[in-house]
Amino acid sequence: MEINPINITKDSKIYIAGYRGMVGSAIWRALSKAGYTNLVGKSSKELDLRNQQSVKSFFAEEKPDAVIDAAARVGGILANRDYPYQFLMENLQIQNNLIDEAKKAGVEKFIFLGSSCIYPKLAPQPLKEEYLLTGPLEPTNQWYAIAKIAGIKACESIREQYGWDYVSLMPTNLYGPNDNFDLKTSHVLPAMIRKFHEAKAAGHTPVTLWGTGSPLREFLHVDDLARAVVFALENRLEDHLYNIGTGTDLTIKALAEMIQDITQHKGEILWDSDKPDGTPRKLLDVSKINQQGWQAQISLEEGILSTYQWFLEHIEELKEVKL
Ligand SMILES: NC(=O)C1=CN([C@@H]2O[C@H](COP(=O)(O)OP(=O)(O)OC[C@H]3O[C@@H](n4cnc5c(N)ncnc54)[C@H](OP(=O)(O)O)[C@@H]3O)[C@@H](O)[C@H]2O)C=CC1
Ligand SMILES: C[C@H]1O[C@H](OP(=O)(O)OP(=O)(O)OC[C@H]2O[C@@H](n3cnc4c(=O)[nH]c(N)nc43)[C@H](O)[C@@H]2O)[C@@H](O)[C@@H](O)C1=O
Repeated sequence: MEINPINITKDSKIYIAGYRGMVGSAIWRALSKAGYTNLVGKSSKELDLRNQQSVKSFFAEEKPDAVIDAAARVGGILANRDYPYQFLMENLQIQNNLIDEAKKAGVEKFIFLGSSCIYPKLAPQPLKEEYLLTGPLEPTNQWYAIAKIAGIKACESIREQYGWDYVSLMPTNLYGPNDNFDLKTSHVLPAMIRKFHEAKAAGHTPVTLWGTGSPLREFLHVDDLARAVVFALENRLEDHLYNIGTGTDLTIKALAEMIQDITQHKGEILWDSDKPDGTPRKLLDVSKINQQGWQAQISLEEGILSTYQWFLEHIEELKEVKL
């Protein structure tokens, strides 16, 4: 289907759903830096995206030229495992309201954010976009993954049927400023920064990490992802689905040693094998987006160093995700 050209200019009205989150705030920063002057954001208190009527009224009032969906119920492996209802239902409600009301309001440019967990648990590595729906999902985050897959298909249906530029970006594990450092609900990288930092401050006490340390994960700095979103906003990508990552991964154990070194913690690392490892590996094949013209730029070492610096500067006001 030929995709209609959408002319996005610097004064186009761009709605960033979830603009206060780690990803949404990075996208807001990147768009502001690129000279966009008409950005719209609403907190979840101002606009609960689970409420279809509120979302309908928002679109009737704001009439954005483009929507970037960075709003979701997000969390690490334990939060996903322990709150299946919230991770499935809230994410379905949020994205379905945004996608459906944007379509009804005639918004012809929509960027949906999924995640690398949409791919089958044991798919060949690195993961290509065409491996979607070719096998069973990882049990711990199947709820979130099913919601994300539904979002991908909703955007694809509008692209196919109406020729509108609805595109889905699948980022790998993200980290950076404004991340969630709450130890119960966070992802591994911010959890390690906080655990090693606090253990060092307590006299280099042992740090207990989850699982065996043997799974492999890929990590992309959120500012690199934000550049990919701006790229997708300003270009009409050929396809509806793109992996966004660095194309390299490391073991959780190697990540721990890297963060232990950066935080200068000198104590022991203990592994709690009662906690789940999750997917053994989910390395993304990023050749499709690379061919379109986007490439990750921030190295893991440099990204962790700057994120640790941000953590130290914001340690008092760290946000906690209440589920
Ligand atoms: N973090 C990661 O490793 C990865 C994240 N992603 C995706 O990126 C996107 C953002 O993730 P991230 O920034 O990490 O998450 P955060 O938790 O940092 O931000 C999520 C945002 O969603 C908003 N939100 C949640 N529920 C509602 C609601 N009911 N109504 C309105 N707004 C709501 C929150 O708004 P408020 O702050 O106002 O409450 C918050 O700003 C998600 O789609 C996620 O799936 C994809 C891959 C990896
Ligand atoms: C982005 C991605 O993120 C999630 O999937 P995940 O990558 O498995 O999540 P994670 O970052 O929490 O764990 C990665 C690995 O790290 C190990 N690990 C060690 N010690 C800690 C620790 O202290 N905290 C956490 N959270 N993990 C730890 C942990 O046991 C696991 O082996 C889902 O949201 C999924 O839906 C998704 O989209």
